[in-house]
Amino acid sequence: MTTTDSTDTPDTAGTTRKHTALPKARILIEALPWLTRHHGKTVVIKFGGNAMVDDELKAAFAQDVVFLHHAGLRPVVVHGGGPQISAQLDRMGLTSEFKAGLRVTTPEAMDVVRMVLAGQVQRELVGLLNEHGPLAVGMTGEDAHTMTATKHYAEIGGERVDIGRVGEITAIDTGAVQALLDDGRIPVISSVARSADDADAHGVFNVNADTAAAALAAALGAETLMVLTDVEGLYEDWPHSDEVISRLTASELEELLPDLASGMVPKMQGCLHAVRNGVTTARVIDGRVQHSILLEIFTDEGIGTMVVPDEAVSGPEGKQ
Ligand SMILES: Nc1ncnc2c1ncn2[C@@H]1O[C@H](COP(=O)(O)OP(=O)(O)O)[C@@H](O)[C@H]1O
Ligand SMILES: CC(=O)N[C@@H](CCC(=O)OP(=O)(O)O)C(=O)O
Repeated sequence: MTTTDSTDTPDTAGTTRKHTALPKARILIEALPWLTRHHGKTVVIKFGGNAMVDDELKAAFAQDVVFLHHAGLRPVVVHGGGPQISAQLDRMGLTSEFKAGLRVTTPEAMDVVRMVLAGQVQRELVGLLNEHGPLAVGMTGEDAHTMTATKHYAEIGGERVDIGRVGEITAIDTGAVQALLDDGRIPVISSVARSADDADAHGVFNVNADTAAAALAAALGAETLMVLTDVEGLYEDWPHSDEVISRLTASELEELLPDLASGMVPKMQGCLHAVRNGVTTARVIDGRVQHSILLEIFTDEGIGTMVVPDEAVSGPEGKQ
């Protein structure tokens, strides 16, 4: 007999199937307590411009966010796009200057920031998410007064420095985001805020995307703030060592903050703000690792750096 139907070779086929199926089943079972724990909870995911490395990663990001949605969580995406803004400014013959980690934003640069974030990066992410169904809705912080800001001055060497149209968030109205979540949608938000000043009624501000995501996570009462970037997490002695700090309390982070540099400053300040204002955990994870969001949320180990409130208690298997 030449047929290879498995009913003819029950032992061999059965054993092989058992061997390949068991690890997969274990992964699903490992996810069970985490699925239970996170069900119905809001998670704000910040996708940094430096983590948007290639099309495959961006597609995997979209799959992860849609997975969270179908697993019963309420994901909200806040995206960056620093490198994409710098590239566009460069193409237009304009320079990019950063002070204290923030872009010096002239009125001309502000137009480019808004165009790239809302018209390019956000559109691409919305498109990728909507390949999985009519889920994602893009908006900026200007929409429905979601984010209101006043002018932010950088503190450099004890001096107050004017860095143009950079905003400091003064108010968040979560109404539109909550309505979208209640309607089963995934909000995708660009970090541009409206001006609080009546005399500047049509004015907009450029807000660092880490800061915007943290402020929104706190205002939404999110369970988790997850910041995807281009490093494994917070390195203990950057740039001399790549030892990642896996867990920090808010007080421990507060002590570390004055020693931090560049892009990590708004990220870790944001994490601290989030956990001090009701968010259960803030995590910085490596966005260059495919499916890092799923690994962080649904497996026992977790990856990256996790910041917890001082009074935090551990979750299943010690992870939060
Ligand atoms: N202690 C630290 N640990 C890890 N990265 C650090 C640290 N201090 C500064 N950095 C820098 O911060 C960068 C991440 O911030 P940023 O470039 O703003 O990324 P994103 O676009 O994801 O917001 C890292 O690539 C690294 O160069
Ligand atoms: C004020 C300020 O610096 N705004 C940022 C906004 C984008 C951002 O934060 O993008 P990443 O998350 O990719 O860094 C900027 O203009 O680059």
